[in-house]
Amino acid sequence: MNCLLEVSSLKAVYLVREGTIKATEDVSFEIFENTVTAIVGESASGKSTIIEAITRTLPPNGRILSGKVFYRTVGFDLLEMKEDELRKIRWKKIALVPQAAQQSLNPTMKIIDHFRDTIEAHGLNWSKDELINKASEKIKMVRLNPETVLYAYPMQLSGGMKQRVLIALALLLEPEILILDEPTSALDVLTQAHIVQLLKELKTQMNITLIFVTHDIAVAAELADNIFVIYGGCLVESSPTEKIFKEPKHPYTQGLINSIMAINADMSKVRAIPGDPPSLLNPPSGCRFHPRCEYAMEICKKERPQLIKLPDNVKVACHLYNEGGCKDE
Ligand SMILES: Nc1ncnc2c1ncn2[C@@H]1O[C@H](COP(=O)(O)OP(=O)(O)OP(=O)(O)O)[C@@H](O)[C@H]1O
Repeated sequence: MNCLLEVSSLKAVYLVREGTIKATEDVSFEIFENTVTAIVGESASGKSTIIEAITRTLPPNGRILSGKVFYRTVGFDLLEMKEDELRKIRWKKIALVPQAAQQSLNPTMKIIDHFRDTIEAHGLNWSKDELINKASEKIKMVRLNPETVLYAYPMQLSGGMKQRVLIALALLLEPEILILDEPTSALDVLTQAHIVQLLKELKTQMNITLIFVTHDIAVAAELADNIFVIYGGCLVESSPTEKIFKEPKHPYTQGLINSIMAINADMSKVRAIPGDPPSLLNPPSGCRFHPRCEYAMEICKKERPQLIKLPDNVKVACHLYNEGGCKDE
């Protein structure tokens, strides 16, 4: 399998009056062609920051302090590219549906006008017919009826329909990579299931690589080939989906997986992770999870664990798996 995107040592922060929020610390991962990757973690763990840093769409107070995002198709580090070069890649090669993007649909514009705006923003000179044909094709792809949806205003569509429209818009220029930030949040359970089903269909029908952010590990289980677990701005585990559910390695991943057992299994086995997520303004020293970890050792307070390779394409950042660690398997 070809590696499409190689992210190494990505560090991003936000500058606020109180200091610096260390939102993403030394994050490294690879994305392989035609795979679906879920980035999971609790709220405020840094998931969106990773996506916004790699697409260079951080808000004005965000800063990328270090790292590389090597995109093999163009053979460049996206973080080094000039803004006008990057603009050629966005949407055409890498499309992003940001979190809460539904609010970005202009209430005074029909859906077809949003499609027109997108092509104009990319300097494309499509005829009216070409635009309607391509927009209709994409709207059909997301299982909506172009005859009604293209001429509707956003307020005439349900939340689930708007989310589909945003996915159709992102697909308009046939990107190689589609990134979705929380594509199912703020939707009711049934609509969430429909969006997950739609993304599954897109994965099989199109030659596309999907990356999505979710705080819901059950959604990740349903859709992803690979799961990246983020805790306190750090990537703590990356693993093929099946493997992570059978044998979660990092104590935090184990806690996350235990927390969804509540829905479908023996309640006596459910154990919430004690304590609260860390403040990223003043994160704990060493491993950011150590204050909540039942296996924490002295070294965990002092040294941040590096991501190490284990068999079966699993990677974990935990001192228990380093030499001298003693985690019972
Ligand atoms: N523009 C900003 N200015 C200051 N701090 C920010 C900004 N955006 C995010 N943060 C902070 O950075 C940290 C990581 O936020 P981020 O949105 O990346 O997390 P997340 O895991 O995507 O959370 P959620 O699931 O709630 O969207 C949090 O502490 C958050 O409060």
